[in-house]
Amino acid sequence: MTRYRLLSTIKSRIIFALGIGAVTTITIGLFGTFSVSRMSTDVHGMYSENTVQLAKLSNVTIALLNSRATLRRLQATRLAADVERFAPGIRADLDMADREWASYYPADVHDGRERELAGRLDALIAQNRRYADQAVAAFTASNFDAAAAALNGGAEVAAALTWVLREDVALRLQQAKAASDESTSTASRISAISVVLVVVNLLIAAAVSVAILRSILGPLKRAVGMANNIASGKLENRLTVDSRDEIGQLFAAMKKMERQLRQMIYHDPLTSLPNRVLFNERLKQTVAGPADPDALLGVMMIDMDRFKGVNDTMGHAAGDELLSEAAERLTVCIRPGDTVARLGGDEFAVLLPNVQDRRILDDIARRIIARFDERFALNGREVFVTCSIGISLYPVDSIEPDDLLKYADSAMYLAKRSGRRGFRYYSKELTEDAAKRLALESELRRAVERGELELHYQPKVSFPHHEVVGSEALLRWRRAGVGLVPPNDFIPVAEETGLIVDMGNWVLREACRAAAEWNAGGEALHKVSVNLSARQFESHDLVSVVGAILDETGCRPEWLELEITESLLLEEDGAILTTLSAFRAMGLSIAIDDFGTGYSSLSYLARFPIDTLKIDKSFVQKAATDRRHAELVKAILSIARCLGQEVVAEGVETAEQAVFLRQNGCQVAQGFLFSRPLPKPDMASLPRRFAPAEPSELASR
Ligand SMILES: Nc1nc2c(ncn2[C@@H]2O[C@@H]3COP(=O)(O)O[C@H]4[C@@H](O)[C@H](n5cnc6c(=O)[nH]c(N)nc65)O[C@@H]4COP(=O)(O)O[C@H]3[C@H]2O)c(=O)[nH]1
Repeated sequence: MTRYRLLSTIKSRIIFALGIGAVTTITIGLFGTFSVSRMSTDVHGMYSENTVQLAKLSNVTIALLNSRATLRRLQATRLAADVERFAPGIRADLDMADREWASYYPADVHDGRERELAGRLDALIAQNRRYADQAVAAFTASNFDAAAAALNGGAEVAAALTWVLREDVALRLQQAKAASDESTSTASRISAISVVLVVVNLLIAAAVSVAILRSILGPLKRAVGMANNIASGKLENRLTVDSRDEIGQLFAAMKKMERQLRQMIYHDPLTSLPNRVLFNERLKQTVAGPADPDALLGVMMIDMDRFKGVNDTMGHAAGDELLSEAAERLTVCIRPGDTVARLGGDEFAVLLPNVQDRRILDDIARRIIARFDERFALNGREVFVTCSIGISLYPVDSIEPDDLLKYADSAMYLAKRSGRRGFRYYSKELTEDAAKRLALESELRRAVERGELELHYQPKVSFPHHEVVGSEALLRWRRAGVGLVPPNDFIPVAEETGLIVDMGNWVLREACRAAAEWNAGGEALHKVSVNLSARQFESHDLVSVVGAILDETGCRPEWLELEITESLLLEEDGAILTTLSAFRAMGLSIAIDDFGTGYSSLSYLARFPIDTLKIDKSFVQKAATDRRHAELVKAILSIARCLGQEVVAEGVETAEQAVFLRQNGCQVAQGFLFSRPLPKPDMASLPRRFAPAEPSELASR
């Protein structure tokens, strides 16, 4: 721990290594300097001990020799003048010999041998001095015999002195050699220690370098491994780096990057829910994992009804808000351990493992639907968006994850087709249906090019004289090998796939051509009505497309009526109002189809530019026999009258129904009582006015 705190960065470790290098180098340097200085002190000592002492000894010797030589000269000349002249010199030599000896003697006595030689020399020098002093005194007194005797005594002392001096010099030389040998061996020791120190220094430097390299390279290798794993898409790495140094920081950053990448790859950025990739992985893991044999696994597909409308009309920001809110609502409906994912667009999925009872799934699905029933507040506006749910079960429907998803999707489409805002379970028949729908879809795509579409027209007659005032264009598909397919069998598929937009344009063009043809005579007006699908309103150029078709076919706007469904007006959406207002401004009339079957709010009748209400055939057909329905039809007629709208009764099959409608102020009727939808050529043979029909005539029409 301490090590990590002290050497927690690469920088500090390198500084530490350099510090160790510097300390060891300085140590070696100091050691060398100290050793050299010690050696120089030793050499200096040797010099002072031996050389200087020898010089003193030689000075003593020279002084003694000088004094003796001068004394001998005095003895040879025996002149008083010489005695007077040389006696001070002799004394001076002797004094100098004493001085030199005095400085020699105490300075350097090491051992017994030296002491012995020094003692002998000291005694001999003193003796010599005494003889020399006696001789000088004898010469001064001109007592030459006494002088000779003193000289002779001195000669013996000088001889002995010479021997002792030789011995002392030899001893000194021996000591000098020993000191020199000592210095040489010290130098060798220093050099050996220096070598050892250098080696130790190198070993320490190597050990520190290896430790530092290992502390860098190990984590660095793991960091590189981590980077490579991330680069190859492996985002569940167990590699770790504990250090807090620069590599540790790099590793921590890569871990963070890995987490963020995982978030990006496995989660939807808008809702933060798991995305399709993660959902599929979890589904596969759950299916592959140990399973409770009594438990089911549920897969739910959830699609928001009318999401596209919100997105297109209120903008993508509102669409995003809706999706985020939907994600939150879904999340609170599930159990802990379930997974909600956004698969894309408005498509959500829920993975529900360990379902002991199917009723649990029913409850969750109901809870989700109820949650979606609550209003969504987007940009300060209230929006109602329901949802449709499809459910598949493991292992009942399949044990394959892909199938489970596909089946839940099919069930979800079934829920949509069954009126939306509900849930459906997958069943085998759905797969067959789906296969049929797929075949239908691919054939339908080619139906327009192959010219397999036909328009039939069902006449509308006015009360009371049953004059033909217009017709409704109804699409048919003459499918190869099948025959005439009614629109209810293929229009839902065309709407789901978006094919309805091209088909609708084809219908508009054909209907406009027919209207232009039938109104060419200019006698009585024949208004052709065309059904428009909600999907056609989603394309933003609908108004210009209709305008272009009118121009192209020569159809005047007053010859065309556009039929829309009530549900389109429930969108509460400015774009629909704008489009309808544009149609109104062009001179087209707008009719509400299947009026009464939609939702209860009637306020749209005042808000939208509506010319005609088409009472749904279910009301019309029951009105003649059921009092309540009769009252409803009367109420609709009354509302339309108040709002200045025309009413067309659909599905009139009996004379009683026609009479009831006429008596209650309905202006126009349409139904098998007068005519079934007819191919265009047959329209030419229609009578201008239908005779009031008797019920018995119905079968023949
Ligand atoms: N039982 C009974 N039925 C009667 C009677 N009189 C008319 N009908 C049928 O009622 C439907 C009236 O059309 P719709 O309500 O607009 O309902 C239409 C309309 O919603 C849709 N549709 C038809 N053609 C087109 C089209 O070109 N575009 C779009 N978007 N939808 C179309 O398909 C629906 C069904 O069309 P069809 O099968 O042609 O069915 C027609 C017509 O044949 C009657 O007396 N008794």
